[in-house]
Amino acid sequence: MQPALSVNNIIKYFHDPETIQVLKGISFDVQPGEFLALIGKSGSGKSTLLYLLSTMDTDYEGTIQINGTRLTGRKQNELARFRNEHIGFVFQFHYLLPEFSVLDNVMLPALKLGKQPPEQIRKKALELLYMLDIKGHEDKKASRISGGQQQRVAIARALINDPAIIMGDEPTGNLDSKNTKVVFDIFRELARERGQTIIAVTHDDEFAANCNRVIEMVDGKIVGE
Ligand SMILES: Nc1ncnc2c1ncn2[C@@H]1O[C@H](COP(=O)(O)OP(=O)(O)OP(=O)(O)O)[C@@H](O)[C@H]1O
Repeated sequence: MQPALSVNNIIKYFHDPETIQVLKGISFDVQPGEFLALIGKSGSGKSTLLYLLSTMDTDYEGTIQINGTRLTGRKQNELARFRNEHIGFVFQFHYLLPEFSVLDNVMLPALKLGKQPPEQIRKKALELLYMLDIKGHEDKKASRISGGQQQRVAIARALINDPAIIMGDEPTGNLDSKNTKVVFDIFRELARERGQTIIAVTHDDEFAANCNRVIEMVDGKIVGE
């Protein structure tokens, strides 16, 4: 089976104020449908790695492939399109557009991609919102729903283009334990039922313990699974 993600010997430096090597030769593959937690102490390089995997930062050595497509060395506009089509992002803070409706927030990435007519996108966005239990709130402004609901709307937005990979940077970091479990269960179901690949940076030991794979980083290296 072709890996959903293939990372080969990633090395990353920051040069400000002095040069530090933050990632020191990171290699691993992730298979379709895996639900992977990336753990490690503060400063170990987790967010830096996720940012590279997300294709947002292109200043590194080594190679990154997603679904067989080599992303290293591509132009920014190609990467932006690839991201929108193949990667879904869920962050600690939802970054919804507060003045836009819940439904519009979910529809926007698909409207931008422009592969389907708006009516079809609307139908799909509503299906996702219902799946994530946000029925009845779709016409409200995103700022007028609860934190747990906002995070589920952010997940719906991440799913609208059927991404092969969903990347989360502390996706439950801002949620109480009840909503953390809700979000965890959604991710697990996406991995199990739809074969979507989930990679989540987390500080939550219980969250990590329940994933089907855990990678631990120490000082820019993978030390264990
Ligand atoms: N833009 C930057 N410029 C310089 N150094 C940076 C930059 N971003 C991160 N670093 C440094 O790189 C190292 C790794 O940071 P990173 O944010 O990846 O760690 P992390 O494991 O995600 O930490 P946390 O769990 O606290 O989020 C740290 O020493 C940090 O200070």
